[in-house]
Amino acid sequence: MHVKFCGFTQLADIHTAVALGADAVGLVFYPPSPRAVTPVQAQALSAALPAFVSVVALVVNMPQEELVELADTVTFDIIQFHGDENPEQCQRLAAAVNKRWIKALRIDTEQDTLASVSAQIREFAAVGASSILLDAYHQQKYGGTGARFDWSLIPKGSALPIILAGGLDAQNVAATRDLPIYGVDVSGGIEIDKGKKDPAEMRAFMKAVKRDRW
Ligand SMILES: O=C(O)c1ccccc1N[C@@H]1O[C@H](COP(=O)(O)O)[C@@H](O)[C@H]1O
Repeated sequence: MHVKFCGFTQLADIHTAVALGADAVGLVFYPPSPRAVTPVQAQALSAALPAFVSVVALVVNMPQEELVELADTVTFDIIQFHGDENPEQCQRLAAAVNKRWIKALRIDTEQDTLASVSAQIREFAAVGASSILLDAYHQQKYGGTGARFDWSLIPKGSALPIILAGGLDAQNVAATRDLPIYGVDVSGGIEIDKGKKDPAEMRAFMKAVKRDRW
């Protein structure tokens, strides 16, 4: 089980995530988010990371010129497209900066079906996504909502490795044990305040994942 902690703004929290064995840390480049960082802040956080911990740049409908500028300023490993980007846009944007990428699909429990989720995953697999992230749909927000979707909509035999996000925390992550997923992603569930992580919650989350999945 792979673990990504997302929405960092502070160096001390990055150090804690590394010490706890997080596989990836996410930085949010979406100004309306309370967890957004500037490229200069992000580079200070990224530079503090050792080898084997990936930096994920979370973007929402970011224009290509801005993404190219971001990649010139900040050292990151992978892009997480968390907006309305379609498969061709993701492919073009990622190619412009020569990065691997994840697409976040926001699952609407009322509207989506196993077939519709699988079909979307196949479309992103066909244009080179490295993984798919499944988060809960919200009418007003792109992510970081703390909401869960119906996990029975996670397909088995997916065309891409699945990272589960949306409303996870140390108390409920054990319930993901039998799901067909490759990793978990958490932001709000390990926070004291937006963008300020809680070391005790990060530790409890990792402990729960390791206890149940290793
Ligand atoms: O964190 C944000 O503010 C955010 C803003 C816009 C798009 C995505 C965002 N966060 C990502 O949403 C999922 C779920 O977060 P949570 O655990 O439910 O708080 C996760 O990938 C966040 O990084």
